[in-house]
Amino acid sequence: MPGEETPPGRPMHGPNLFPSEPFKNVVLAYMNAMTDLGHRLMALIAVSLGRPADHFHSRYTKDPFTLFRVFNYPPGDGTDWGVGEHTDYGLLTILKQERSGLQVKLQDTWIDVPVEDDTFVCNIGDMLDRLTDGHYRSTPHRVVGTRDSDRLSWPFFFDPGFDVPFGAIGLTKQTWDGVDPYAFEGTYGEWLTAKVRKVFPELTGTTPGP
Ligand SMILES: O=C(O)CCC(=O)C(=O)O
Ligand SMILES: [Fe+2]
Repeated sequence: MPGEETPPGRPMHGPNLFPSEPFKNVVLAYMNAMTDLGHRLMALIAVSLGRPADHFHSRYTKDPFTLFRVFNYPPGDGTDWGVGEHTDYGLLTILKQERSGLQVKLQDTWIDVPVEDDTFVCNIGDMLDRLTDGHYRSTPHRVVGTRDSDRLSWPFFFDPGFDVPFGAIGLTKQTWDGVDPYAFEGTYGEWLTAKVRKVFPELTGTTPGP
């Protein structure tokens, strides 16, 4: 949108380029519904850990950072990766998937995530793992390449506020990429930017770190 730019120091906060209506309204309504669901799931997770329902809301998700993606994986010869092994960065990923392809790693075994009507898959992110001392684990997952047709998926990321600070908690966790979410100190935005920079350097206007 002319005249609107990403505020300095706040990557991923720029204006969105929506296609024509009614797409924009549908997407915004979906994002609102997913944000409500994210708040409700976080309240249930707090209660499941013996905390008050507003435990995460009052500290981390009053103004959540949310991101919605629509992925189309084109068909290949079945040997390509859709997405390589990773864990998600924040709290919750609420995922709608059209067909199979997503796998999660349990110990050293990759398991196909079933596709069921009227359900969402919910992945736990690194920061929820950290905030629950590992009671909720951020599970490595990946997407295998499809062969005969496209695969659409709609991940909605519900994460801590961009400016929410995290202090060190004196624990460590080994991860798939060697970056330890338990040892990180800084804001959620700094954590997210560093992770995203490795995959999309052009989004953050910087070159990838080590
Ligand atoms: O497309 C999918 O099913 C999952 C995508 C994913 O893991 C991600 O966007 O973090
Ligand atoms: Fe993911």
